Amino acid sequence: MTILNGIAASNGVAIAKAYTLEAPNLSFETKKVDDVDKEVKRLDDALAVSKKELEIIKENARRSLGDEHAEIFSAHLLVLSDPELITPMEDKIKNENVNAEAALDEVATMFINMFKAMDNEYMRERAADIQDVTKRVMAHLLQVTFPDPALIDEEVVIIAEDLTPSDTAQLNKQFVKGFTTNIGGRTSHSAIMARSLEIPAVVGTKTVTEDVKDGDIVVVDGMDGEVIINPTEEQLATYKQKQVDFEKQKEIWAKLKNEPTLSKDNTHVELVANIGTPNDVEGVLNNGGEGVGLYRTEFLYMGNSDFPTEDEQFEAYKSVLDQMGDKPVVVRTLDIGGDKELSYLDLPKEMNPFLGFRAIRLCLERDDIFRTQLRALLRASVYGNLKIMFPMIATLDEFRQAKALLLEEKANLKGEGVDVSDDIEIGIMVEIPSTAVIARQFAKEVDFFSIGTNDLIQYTMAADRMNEQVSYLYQPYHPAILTLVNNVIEAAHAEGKWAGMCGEMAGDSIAIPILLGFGLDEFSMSATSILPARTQIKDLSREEMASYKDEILSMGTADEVEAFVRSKTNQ
Ligand SMILES: C=C(OP(=O)(O)O)C(=O)O
Ligand SMILES: [Mg+2]
Repeated sequence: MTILNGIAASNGVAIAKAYTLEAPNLSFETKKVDDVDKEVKRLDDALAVSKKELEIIKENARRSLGDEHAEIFSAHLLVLSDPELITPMEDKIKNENVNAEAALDEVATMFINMFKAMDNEYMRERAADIQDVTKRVMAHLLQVTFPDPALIDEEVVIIAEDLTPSDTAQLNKQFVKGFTTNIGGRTSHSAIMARSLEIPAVVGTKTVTEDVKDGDIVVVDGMDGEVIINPTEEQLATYKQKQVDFEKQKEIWAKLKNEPTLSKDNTHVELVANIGTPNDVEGVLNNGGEGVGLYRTEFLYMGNSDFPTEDEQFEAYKSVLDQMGDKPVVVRTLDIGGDKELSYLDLPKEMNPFLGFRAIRLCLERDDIFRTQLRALLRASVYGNLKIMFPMIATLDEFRQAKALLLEEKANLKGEGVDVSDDIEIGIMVEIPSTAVIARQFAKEVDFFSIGTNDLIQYTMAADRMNEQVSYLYQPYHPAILTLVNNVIEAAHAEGKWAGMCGEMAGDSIAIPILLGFGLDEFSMSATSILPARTQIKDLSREEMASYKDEILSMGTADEVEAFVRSKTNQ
């Protein structure tokens, strides 16, 4: 038995067999073969098995994530049936007497290099597709396991160095009971996705991939951030009980599902959810969300092999608005960059991607991409209560430019006779310290603020949100963070605007009383945090919390703040 400590990333307890997600060793030797027909058959068999697998994966992705996420696998399937690619491989075996591995590798590499060199985005994507598919076929030829989270068909806990957001998107909740990784933090996007999938997760264990072997029994305690490898009978019983207790707790929370969020002294605050795809809306409604406070639209781009078209985006936005009825839906425009990459957008490697060419910076430069999204949003606006916000705004100028493009596209659509709502609020994410500092100036021009603490904390504390070695600096209750947050809320209210928060801090049980006292209007969090937060707020007095504001803001450390809040709220 071994116990590892990591960062608690998603609530719940998972107990299952380990499934290690590792890149397989695909090295091979080029060999001469005598029986070329047998070798061609070996290649064809590997292609056929790969095809079968991809069809299953595509169907799983379609069922759990929707059509747009499944499309990438259609592109992969096309590669496997393309005679222009397969025939030269077969010819190579027949004419040069080489083994299937060598023929596959040489022909695929030639096409990949050729497509990559083309000044055409579509062809460069084909290169990425061929690369992906070749690995799968090669693994079959070499008879090594190709880890496929989407193909798992027994209950497992996934063990990985890290999970990309698109790996996470492929996980099938029915079988993947939890996951644990070496790296990552509570606000890395794999952790955020784990919470929307409601899968227990512990990230940042540093060594779990070294400590666990396939088939070990692993307990993932997503509440306390512990991973227990091959637990004793006694420990197993303890964690099974913890699972049962957690389910009971959820039943108690569920009683507030259809209640408004009212503090003890009857102040209403809005508890809304963060989502990544239209499929997440079900979880929002099941967890009593009063709206969507952050729709991260980049997942629509990430699950695709090409930019989603205006119509595809329109369908996704309309679907969310339709499902939410008249409840507010805040959609954030494309926030790509940082740990969110697009395989088909060839951007230069950067030294500091989190400080680089991302989000609104990229959208203002590539206004073709941006305008397509804005048009799709505007067309969808008549189907519900849409609000639009721009990510990573650092200057007033960026906001003005983004808003001007939005208004331009609105006028264009109206000119084309398309219906567009006239009541769309336009706001910004406050996640860059410069914007938090001059929130007063911004408040005169925006309709609302949504404070993105995941980034605001990393930029204020100069501590990478993904790096567990500096996670001790990632301090939501640091007086510097609280001062910025308070500044933003006061600035909004001085201009009669509302202020929300969509960073993970909004669902944190120590932060909630502080934010309630500061006067935050809207709390946007993982859907599963909504009912615990509503339960907590019911027992808090807004007036009492407000009376502690000055004292909290004058404290010197996050620890002092935490101890103070705990003492006042019995935590
Ligand atoms: C909500 C935020 O955005 P994201 O986590 O997508 O960067 C944030 O930065 O707080
Ligand atoms: Mg952010």
